[in-house]
Amino acid sequence: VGGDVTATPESDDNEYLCPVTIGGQTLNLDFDSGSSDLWVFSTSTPSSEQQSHTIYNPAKSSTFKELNGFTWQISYGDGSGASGTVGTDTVTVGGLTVKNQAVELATAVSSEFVTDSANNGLLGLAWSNLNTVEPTQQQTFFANAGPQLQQNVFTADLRHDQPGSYDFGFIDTSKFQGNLNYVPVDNSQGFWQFTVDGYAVGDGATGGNSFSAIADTGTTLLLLDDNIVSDYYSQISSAQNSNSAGGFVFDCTEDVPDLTLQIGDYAAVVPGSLLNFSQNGDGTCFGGIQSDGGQGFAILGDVFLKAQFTVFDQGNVQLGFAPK
Ligand SMILES: Cc1ccc(-c2noc([C@H]3C[C@@H](O)CN3)n2)cc1F
Repeated sequence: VGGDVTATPESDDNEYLCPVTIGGQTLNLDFDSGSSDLWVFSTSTPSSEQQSHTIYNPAKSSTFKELNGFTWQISYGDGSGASGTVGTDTVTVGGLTVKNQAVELATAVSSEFVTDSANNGLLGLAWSNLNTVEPTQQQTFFANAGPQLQQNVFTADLRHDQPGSYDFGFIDTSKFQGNLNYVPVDNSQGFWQFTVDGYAVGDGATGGNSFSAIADTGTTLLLLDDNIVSDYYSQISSAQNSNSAGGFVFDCTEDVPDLTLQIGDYAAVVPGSLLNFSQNGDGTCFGGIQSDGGQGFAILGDVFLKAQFTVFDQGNVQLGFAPK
């Protein structure tokens, strides 16, 4: 048994939304391999915050069950967050069904979610030890689905300005080139965390120290240590760190170099075309590489994942990468 679901990019590839059916009601959710709560806009969300969102109404689901007294509260890397109550329902993603899945109903959401009208909640795909439900932590959709999957994996094939896909339970070899390159994962912090052994800018030599990184489908950009960020942008003559733009920008006419991340024997190339992320409207462009804010590990978000077919292997606690 498996599932294949389309991942549709919002404008500027800011996030990728996938249809999820909960108790017979379909909402578009943001699949996030950097968190472990499945939460939705619902009839419990204040009407002033519901705005033009699609909401889940548990009263209309014959399979919804309240988990009385259970609560959740989550905050995301950008400072946004949400909180609420909990129940269970039947959840289907791309034909793969999990019964009695914890579904978290938002009773409060931060302004970033209120204004992001296409996003009706998140489906967490990190490890269940990151789930925020109290008093009893809940399992993710992927953890619950694991036993019924032919292969205990999900894969991400995210694309620039076009629909991609997530597959659950199988590896579609038509979606990548060559062989998969696997790296061990340290899931002790709940992330898909692994070691990057070095980096190269453009066609320069591979160097630098090894560093920890997480594969995070819910982060838009490629967030790296400040030293690597400075080294990269030293190769773009007009690059500057702009407070008003919120990060490194450069003239849109510039030739933007590739970045290669050495992961074991695998050289993961992120093409310059993906590293010229968006236009600021004044002739400058915003870089796809930005600072990780000094948090001690790199966040390989969608800018990286658009360049690699990625296997999130729950059974063997490893990640697999291949070029597309
Ligand atoms: C409005 C909004 C804000 C944040 C996020 C968001 N989703 O995943 C993540 C990253 C950061 C880390 O927290 C886990 N993965 N951030 C999504 C939103 F739609």
